Amino acid sequence: MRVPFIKMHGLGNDFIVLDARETALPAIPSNFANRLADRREGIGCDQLIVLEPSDTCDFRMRIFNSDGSEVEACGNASRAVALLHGQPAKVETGGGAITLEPATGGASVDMGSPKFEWDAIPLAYAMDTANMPVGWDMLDAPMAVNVGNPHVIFFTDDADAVDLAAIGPAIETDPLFPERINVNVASIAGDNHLTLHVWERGAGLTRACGTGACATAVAAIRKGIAKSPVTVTLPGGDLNIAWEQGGTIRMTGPATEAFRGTFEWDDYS
Ligand SMILES: N[C@@H](CCC[C@H](N)C(=O)O)C(=O)O
Repeated sequence: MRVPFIKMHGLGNDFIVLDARETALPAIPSNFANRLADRREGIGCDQLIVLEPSDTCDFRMRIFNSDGSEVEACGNASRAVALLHGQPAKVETGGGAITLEPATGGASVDMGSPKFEWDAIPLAYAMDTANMPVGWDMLDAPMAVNVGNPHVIFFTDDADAVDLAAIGPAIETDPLFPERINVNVASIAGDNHLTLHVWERGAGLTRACGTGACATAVAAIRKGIAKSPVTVTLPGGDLNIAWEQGGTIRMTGPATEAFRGTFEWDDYS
């Protein structure tokens, strides 16, 4: 069976999108996402996105990391899907309902409310998620925020100087994080402006992470080192994140369709 796909990206965080809203696909087999995501033997991507019908929202967005794991949220893919859909929509995700609003060259997305309770991150045991008494090498005293998916955030003097490829895997898989974790390293770039690098759970270093930008901006506002709206500069470019205490997070930024094609389902299942 030949299956159409759309290759998209948000600030260089790239996706294969399968649109099964009108024509159903077979169940997604295990290993399917990591085989498709392989940059030498597959199409290549950071995340596989599958759109399906929803009973509660306009449609459902499923997210698979390049290691094959199915996860709850993806900020950059939300903007890409908004561009693809072309009109406002409420979308069911594993992390809760989000609201898409396409804009010229990208989208604005209401990502829902952040969670700060230790067991909502989740962490393995109780602690203050605004000042965690833990550390790995030169990184310590992080914050943790769940924005649909779990994030730990380290503020450092120079985020560009941290070898996240070396330290990210150990933090991602530390037993403190029973569902693993996305690892964010940020520094202050100016007034309400952060520099951010992200080691993504299940995908490694990416050029941008939308939920990472949301979690880091929220953490910075909570810590009192930035005020909303916050500009977050990632290796792939800038996102604008707005959040007030008690409210939902609004993420605004670009999204791009790269190309379309088809692949043979059986070659990857
Ligand atoms: N790239 C995404 C996040 C994708 C999921 C993440 N790796 C996880 O496992 O939670 C984004 O733009 O938010």
